[in-house]
Amino acid sequence: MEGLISLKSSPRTSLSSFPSFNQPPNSFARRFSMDLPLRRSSFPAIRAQQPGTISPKEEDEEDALKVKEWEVGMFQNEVAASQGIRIRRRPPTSPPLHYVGPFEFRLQNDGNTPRNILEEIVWHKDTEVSQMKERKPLATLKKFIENAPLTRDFVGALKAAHSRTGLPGLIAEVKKASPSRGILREDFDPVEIARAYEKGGAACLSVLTDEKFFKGSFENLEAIRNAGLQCPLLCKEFVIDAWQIYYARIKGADAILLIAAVLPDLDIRYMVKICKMLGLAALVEVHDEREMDRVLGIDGIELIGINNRNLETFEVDISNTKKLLEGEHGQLIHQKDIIVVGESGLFTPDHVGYVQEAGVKAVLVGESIVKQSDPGKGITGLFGKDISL
Ligand SMILES: O=C(O)c1ccccc1NCC(=O)[C@H](O)[C@H](O)COP(=O)(O)O
Repeated sequence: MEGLISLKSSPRTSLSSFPSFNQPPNSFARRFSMDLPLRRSSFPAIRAQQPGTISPKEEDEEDALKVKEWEVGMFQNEVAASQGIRIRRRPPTSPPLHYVGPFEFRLQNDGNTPRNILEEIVWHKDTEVSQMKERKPLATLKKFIENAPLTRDFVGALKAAHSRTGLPGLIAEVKKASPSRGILREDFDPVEIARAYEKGGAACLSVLTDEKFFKGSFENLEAIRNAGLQCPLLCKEFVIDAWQIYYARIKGADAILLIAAVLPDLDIRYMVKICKMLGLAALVEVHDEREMDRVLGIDGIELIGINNRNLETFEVDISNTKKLLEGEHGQLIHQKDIIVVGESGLFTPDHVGYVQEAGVKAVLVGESIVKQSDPGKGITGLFGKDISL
């Protein structure tokens, strides 16, 4: 439990740190939870051979905490990997100086640089969120939430739009830039774009809040929320910590994105519950069959997004939506009355028709509409008809 204490002050103070301890022990967990004290005391020779590295008591304890923290981080990544999650969380530090764990393990986790863009985003988020949490601790956010206005029914708005038009309900994305496409729109006025989307028939809006990679912001979300629009708002973030859900709620979100490629099952379970508690809808995003399996095994999910974009490689293939809705997955989704959102790479009425045929009742679209001089007219172009009527 010593590790948990040290985690409280680390960038990793997220829900995800805690559930990991509740996972059934695997070989790694057993190895590390049982033999750490043994390992540290069983190599006195190594420690004694390095003059100047033998610390006084406090230094030794601090060192032990660092070792433990690093191991917990690695354990967390191992739990995630056992669920097929390739995205690693940022190691709190590189292996501590006196680390005497298995050489091959150290070697395997040596990489202190992210392996792909999604990992890079997640590692950056770790740092960003830990700084934001210091400025606004959870207890402060909870006080604000007591007085926050009620949320609006995100899922209800999508269902209503679908029944009204017979077409997938549109979540229109307020997106200035992306890692794959760069700047999408130079003259970017988030509130004007949001207004044009609502006028053009969008059921809901998605607002990117990540600054570094998407040039979005929570100020944009707040400004759109305060502009008097009706559309419920999705906070499009890379959530790695429950703190972000509370923050999004305060900034005006009605729904939030949870990405299965980043979050282990237990985190998704907890986070979905937190969303319910706060009156938010959770859009749980998957990209492959394994993620779909995992998410369908979690109770209480009302909304699943199938991303046609591989967030590690940027490859976009809209047949991914069809593939993931075939067979048992499709049946289970139907039984559970889950609304599926087709996400990314949708540019034409044919694309929308294709994913609708595959079974989606909603679509999430950014690039193709945000780039139009009138994004509202962009919606008409996307659907091949005016859906505002
Ligand atoms: O869009 C990206 O380049 C991207 C890169 C890394 C992680 C996420 C990314 N995009 C998030 C999305 O999935 C899209 O913003 C959303 O589905 C809309 O896609 P599109 O209509 O293709 O703009």
